[in-house]
Amino acid sequence: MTDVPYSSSPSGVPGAARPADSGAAESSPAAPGGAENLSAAPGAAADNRPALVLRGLTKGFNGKVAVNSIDLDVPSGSFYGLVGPNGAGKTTSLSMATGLLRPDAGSVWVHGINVWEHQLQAKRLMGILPDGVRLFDRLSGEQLVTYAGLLRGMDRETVKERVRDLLAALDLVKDAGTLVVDYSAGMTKKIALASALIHAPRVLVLDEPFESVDPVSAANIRDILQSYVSSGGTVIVSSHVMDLVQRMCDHVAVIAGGNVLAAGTVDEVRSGASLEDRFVQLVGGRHETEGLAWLRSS
Ligand SMILES: Nc1ncnc2c1ncn2[C@@H]1O[C@H](COP(=O)(O)OP(=O)(O)OP(=O)(O)O)[C@@H](O)[C@H]1O
Repeated sequence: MTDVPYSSSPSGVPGAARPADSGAAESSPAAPGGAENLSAAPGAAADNRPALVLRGLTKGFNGKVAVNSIDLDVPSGSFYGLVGPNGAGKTTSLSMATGLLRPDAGSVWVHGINVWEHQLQAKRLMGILPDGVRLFDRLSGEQLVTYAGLLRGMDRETVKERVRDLLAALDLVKDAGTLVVDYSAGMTKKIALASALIHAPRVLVLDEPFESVDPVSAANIRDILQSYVSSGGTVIVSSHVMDLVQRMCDHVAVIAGGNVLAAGTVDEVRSGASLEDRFVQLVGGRHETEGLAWLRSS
């Protein structure tokens, strides 16, 4: 149940200009059946389309429901946080929303394009940092990001320039020639992020982008994402760090047990409390620790 009334109006959200070279799919005619599909998308008014719309998204594993018919509207130009306890269904939801995991039921639209009916067009609009997906780790960091750009159909010269810029922005220049298999967890996260950014997508979906990343790199990544959002891009991040989400995001959804418990602007959801306190209140699960008396040294 969503306990904060949520409007898909992007009020208070940074402007509508978009990152430089993205959006080809939206300006070109939709794939066969696409026009019909676009007009059917919830909130699909031409200039006011949410960046991402989930309706009735459902997934079960081995007879157990992981995501229970969730609805979500991510306004265009928003910095949207997705928070929830371990096993809440965040990764499963984001995987379905980005075309990586087929839903049992429900639909997803990215800027009005049905992700599962028009995968190529939809994926052109998205940059994805998935959780735990294997990279081509026998490539060097530089080769991996270059490959991601070429795979997106970009010309070699642009790819070269952007790879250089991204490696510098993410402090990976000196490790550019190192094989990804030899990267640390944080370096792997950063090179995967660079691969997600290279084609300047309209929507970035990042599963735990700050996990294992050192504080300086995390601050650099935050700057990159903030400036991306202020130029009109949309970022969706999942995170367990409430303080970070409260400072960085303008919208947030709390999910637990595969359900959306609250969604809206960060101020609406936290309703005067800190996001962390509100999260604990919504999700519950705090325990007394008497049972671990043996762990105390005295
Ligand atoms: N491939 C899978 N096979 C079986 N069960 C799965 C699979 N993927 C996820 N699940 C189950 O679905 C539920 C939701 O998992 P999910 O990874 O989406 O949670 P999460 O919110 O991302 O958790 P965390 O914060 O720990 O990363 C969990 O109960 C998990 O055990």
